[in-house]
Amino acid sequence: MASAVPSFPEAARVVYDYASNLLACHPRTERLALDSTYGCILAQPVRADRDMPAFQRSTRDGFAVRAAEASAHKWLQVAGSIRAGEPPAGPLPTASAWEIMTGAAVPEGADAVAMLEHVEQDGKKVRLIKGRTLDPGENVVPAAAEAHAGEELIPTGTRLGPSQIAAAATCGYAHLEVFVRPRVAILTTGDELVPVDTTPGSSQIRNSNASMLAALVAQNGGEPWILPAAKDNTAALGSALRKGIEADMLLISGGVSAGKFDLVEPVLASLGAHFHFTGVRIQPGKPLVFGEIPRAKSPLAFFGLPGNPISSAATFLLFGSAVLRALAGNHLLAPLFSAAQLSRDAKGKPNLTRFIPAAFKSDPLSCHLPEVAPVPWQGSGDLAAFARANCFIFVPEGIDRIPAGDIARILPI
Ligand SMILES: Nc1nc2c(c(=O)[nH]1)N[C@H]1C(S)=C(S)[C@@H](COP(=O)(O)OP(=O)(O)OC[C@H]3O[C@@H](n4cnc5c(N)ncnc54)[C@H](O)[C@@H]3O)O[C@H]1N2
Ligand code: MOO
Repeated sequence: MASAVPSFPEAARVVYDYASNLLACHPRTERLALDSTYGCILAQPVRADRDMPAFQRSTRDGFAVRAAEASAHKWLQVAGSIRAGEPPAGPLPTASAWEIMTGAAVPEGADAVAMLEHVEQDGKKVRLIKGRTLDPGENVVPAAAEAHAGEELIPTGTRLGPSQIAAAATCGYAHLEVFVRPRVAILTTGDELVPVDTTPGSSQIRNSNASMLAALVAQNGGEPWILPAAKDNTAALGSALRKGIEADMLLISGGVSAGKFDLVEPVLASLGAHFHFTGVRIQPGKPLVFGEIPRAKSPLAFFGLPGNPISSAATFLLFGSAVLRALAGNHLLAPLFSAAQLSRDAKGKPNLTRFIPAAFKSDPLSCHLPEVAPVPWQGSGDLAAFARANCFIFVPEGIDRIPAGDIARILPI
């Protein structure tokens, strides 16, 4: 690795290329009941089991007609009635209409559906009201217009959200083959750390990174494996790291900056680690370390995340999450940035790309972009500020300030 500290885009390229290569090594799969697959990554394509729709479907309650006849505003005889779920009716006689419900099969011979609200009725006759005309195809979805039988609807490697689960359900997939979640070891380091359920001494702190990173791992499709926190000495770190080597990925928090107890890098090096980079020109998160440890099976990717909680979260979201998603079989590797309008200035820093903790909110009654403002903070250890944040504002290197009113890119947390 060259000694120059890479910029954000340079480091991101290294990580995303690494992650893309990992996608080729297929993780293990398991078969799950459809209703247990939310958030899982598909390990098989989902295909339409029949034409979608399988029949010409009405999208409105009303009357199936011939558009040309209806548009002439003649009275049409109601020839029958069809509800959703009933077998296709028809054919539609000339100068006739067929009462139809939303989701029912349009009778053969009809080419449009007049909405109930757009017709006048006189006993068994209906007529399109004045000023209304109908085009062929209106309010009708032709058979197979959505997909043909056998067509791939969802590719392997897609994260299953509500819309994908609905599509799988409609195609009859009661079970799905999904990738087994990768196990991510989380090793926090620091003599000052005590467990969450204990009272810290006057200069101690509770270990918040373990819980935070576990949540981030779960959010990104991994199974967190929290190791006991390690003390800042070579022996303790070495034995903790040797435990973590069994995992599919390793996150270490703390001990990566310049202090004399920042021993993570030398201990990793003693295990034969190869470092892709040992710092990135970002703030927070500059001391981030990324590398791999050789193993008999496949190398173990690791991130040495800076101990400050906001730095740990930012670097995991920006870099670690891409490697985790690749290990999980998820084809969407890079984090999904969004956009929002700044309600306050966002300040840059010389020679660094900044990710400023911020809160974005949107007014459901407005059609404007969400508004975003940095949260006031005392630096990357300020968990009180972080609790008020739900995103990071992205200020690229070389930009001194993004003024209030401008659109900024944000990374939701
Ligand atoms: N002389 C320099 N000092 C520092 C530099 C530098 O370049 N030169 N970089 C600073 C930056 S930026 C960061 S970020 C931190 C990163 O430090 P480490 O990764 O070595 O982390 P620690 O020193 O162990 O801890 C930093 C900070 O975070 C707290 N911490 C650590 N682990 C946890 C945890 N599990 N839960 C909650 N909080 C944790 C720790 O108590 C420290 O306050 O270094 C700067 N210094
Ligand atoms: O840049 Mo460090 O990651 O702020 O505290």
